[in-house]
Amino acid sequence: MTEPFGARLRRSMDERGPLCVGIDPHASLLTEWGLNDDVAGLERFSRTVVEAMADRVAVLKPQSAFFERFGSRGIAVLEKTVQEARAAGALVVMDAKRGDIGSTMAGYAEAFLHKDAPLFSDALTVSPYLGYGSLSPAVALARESGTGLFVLALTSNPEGGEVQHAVRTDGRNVGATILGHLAAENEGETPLGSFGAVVGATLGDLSSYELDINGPLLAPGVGAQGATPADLPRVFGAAARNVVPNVSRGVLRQGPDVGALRAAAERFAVEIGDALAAV
Ligand SMILES: O=C(O)c1cc(=O)[nH]c(=O)n1[C@@H]1O[C@H](COP(=O)(O)O)[C@@H](O)[C@H]1O
Repeated sequence: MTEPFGARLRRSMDERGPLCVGIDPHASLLTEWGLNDDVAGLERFSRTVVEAMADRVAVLKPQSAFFERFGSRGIAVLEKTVQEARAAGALVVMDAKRGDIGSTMAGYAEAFLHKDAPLFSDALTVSPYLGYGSLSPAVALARESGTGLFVLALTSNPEGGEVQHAVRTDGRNVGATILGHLAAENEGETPLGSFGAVVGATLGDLSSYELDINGPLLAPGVGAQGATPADLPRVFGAAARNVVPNVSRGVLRQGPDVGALRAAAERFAVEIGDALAAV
């Protein structure tokens, strides 16, 4: 049986540090790198990030939208990117933020989490806003295939609060409810459950939330969105030991030179390590 995602992630974080670098081929970044905004540019960009990062960071997170933009040829590049990154030792979190009614969610889960799928990834970002229970086919397949999910709980963007901070009739807000579902999913798992939450590093003090879900916390927002590694202990408290901070543009803007990309990731990794040492 495949080792569960949570166990594989814990080991990789311990060996390589917790940094996740995003593969976000924005049109503007392709231009900054001197590439054309076309499939060849997309391929060169993604290859370069994989070459620079996959043998050293714990997690790479390709942002599907920037590949889908080019249709089937973009998806072909995404397939290769995922496969090459995994072959070089990184765990791949596919950032496709899928969410649908249960019967269709099963299809999305097959597309990314079935071991024979061309886009098979170690984990997938999903949206619980059709109801957490709508994700159950993805939870079931992830358990079977040793993969994981990152469920949007408290997102890094300022608009997220209108949904996620909404208070339910039981007095709990929506984001806290999602965290509660994930804690239940991960109960008893060692060393770490496979069902993570997305919690923005930009959100300030989250001490009113139960962030200890016995699963990973993907924390986007470091770098371009204004959060810094030094914010992590303040935002996450003791749960910071399970945080996987994501940096996309903050690293990618240093390309296309492989050495410069590595140096930028290393700077973030060192700052993150220093910030989390005290937790
Ligand atoms: O699920 C995500 O990864 C995600 C959730 C969230 O709340 N906020 C967020 O920024 N992200 C993603 O994380 C990446 C952040 O990129 P940068 O702002 O360039 O570092 C993008 O790919 C976003 O889509």
